[in-house]
Amino acid sequence: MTTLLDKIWDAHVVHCGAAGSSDLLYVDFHLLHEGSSPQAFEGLRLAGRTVRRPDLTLATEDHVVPTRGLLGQTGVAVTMVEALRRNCAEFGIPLHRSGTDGQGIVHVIGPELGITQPGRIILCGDSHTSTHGAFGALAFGIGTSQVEHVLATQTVAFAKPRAMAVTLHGALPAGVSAKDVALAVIGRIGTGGAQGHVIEYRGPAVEAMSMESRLTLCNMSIEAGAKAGMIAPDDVTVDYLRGRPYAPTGRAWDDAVASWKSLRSDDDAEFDRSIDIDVTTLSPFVSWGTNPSQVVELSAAVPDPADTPDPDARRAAERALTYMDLSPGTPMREIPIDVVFLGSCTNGRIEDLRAAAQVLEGREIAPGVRMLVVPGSAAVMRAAESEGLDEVFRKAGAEWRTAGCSLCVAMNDDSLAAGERCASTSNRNFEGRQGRGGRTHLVSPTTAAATAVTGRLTAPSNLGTR
Ligand SMILES: CC(C)[C@H](C(=O)O)[C@@H](O)C(=O)O
Ligand code: SF4
Repeated sequence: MTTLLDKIWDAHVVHCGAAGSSDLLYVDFHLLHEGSSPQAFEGLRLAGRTVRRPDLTLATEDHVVPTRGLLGQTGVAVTMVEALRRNCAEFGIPLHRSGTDGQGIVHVIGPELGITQPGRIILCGDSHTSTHGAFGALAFGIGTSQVEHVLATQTVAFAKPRAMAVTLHGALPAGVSAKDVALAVIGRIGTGGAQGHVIEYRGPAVEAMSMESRLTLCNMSIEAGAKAGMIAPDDVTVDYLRGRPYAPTGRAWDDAVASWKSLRSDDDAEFDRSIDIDVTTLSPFVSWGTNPSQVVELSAAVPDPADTPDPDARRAAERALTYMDLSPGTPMREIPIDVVFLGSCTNGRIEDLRAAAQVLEGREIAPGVRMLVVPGSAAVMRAAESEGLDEVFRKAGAEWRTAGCSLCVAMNDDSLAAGERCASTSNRNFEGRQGRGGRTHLVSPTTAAATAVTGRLTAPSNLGTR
């Protein structure tokens, strides 16, 4: 009768609040980055508190770090990174510094290190913490005052969200990825479609996905307004975790696997909301507007706001088209692109790089197009280099960078110039997200690669022979 959400929730309640109010939950792991933690540490210091469980806390440098060369000597980025370094040293928190082996985007290194495990509650002062739910963890983003609370107590006060099932039926057609599915789901339910809910993705298409694709899917849950996304653990999850640095070993591993296997919604579990999607008919998706629900299939044209019955949605669409400098009826495939970004916590893992490299192998990117390839972590970078993917990207004319959030968010050296148009594998296409006046089209890694080749929004199936 219970959902996966119920099971994880119930196992973590330290103090049960009154109906409708918050419960106090135990937190299994707390991740930090330089972008959202400085005030929290300041709060601790002012109150004379320490960090309750530094051993269940880990920090990394990702948002502001340069992806070309080392951190400079001055500037906002240096101030932020130095603050994190001081805070971690003072409070005894392990830190994965930029330029070291374990560094990377917080949502990429958590899984890689084996910190992200089924059944855990994992928090981070970052909205895309939903990513970690791919392992059957309950993982959500928290605000700065909650970061301080977790640091001090290893607990969080939170009102239980409702449960929503998104069931993906059928098998994904060739050339359609988890990113396309995520965009299709958000396009269907809207940016507020899952508000107040935790989405559980289930069904044959989810079971067939690799761990990396599941991470992409859960990553985007927040863009549909969900608190978190999750997927019940199975053999794919267990195989991924085996042997990772933070994964249990020996007897403890066997016990963990046995308990993970019980972590699934009961067959008769009741969800507050359910939607079903048949993925067999999906094709690559791309965003045309300034929020992640403003998407169409790449084979379609820019929609006409006049066709939108709801007046608010119509005005939003008109405004988006003005910002994006697009006219209704223009085929998406005719839209020219200046920049291509392959990376981020959505699509900066090795599987994403492999898929894009396969498209680029033996091809060159179009003259005038700038393509940045930014691995999600130092480990992804090393893996890609050992497979020769960096060479494929360089040969095609792309820039091969070091790990970080990079062009996903204009908080570092990488940004779009005003008016530049970018095909981006990241998760947000808000106004100014990639730089003031910059225009973002959200796409999958293979669409990004094919777009770099033609200089227009393109799926690999539209490319000629090499
Ligand atoms: C800077 C950070 C707090 C922010 C987030 O919460 O998600 C960022 O990662 C983002 O993707 O917009
Ligand atoms: S890669 Fe982008 S979405 Fe992910 S944590 Fe960094 S800024 Fe946020």
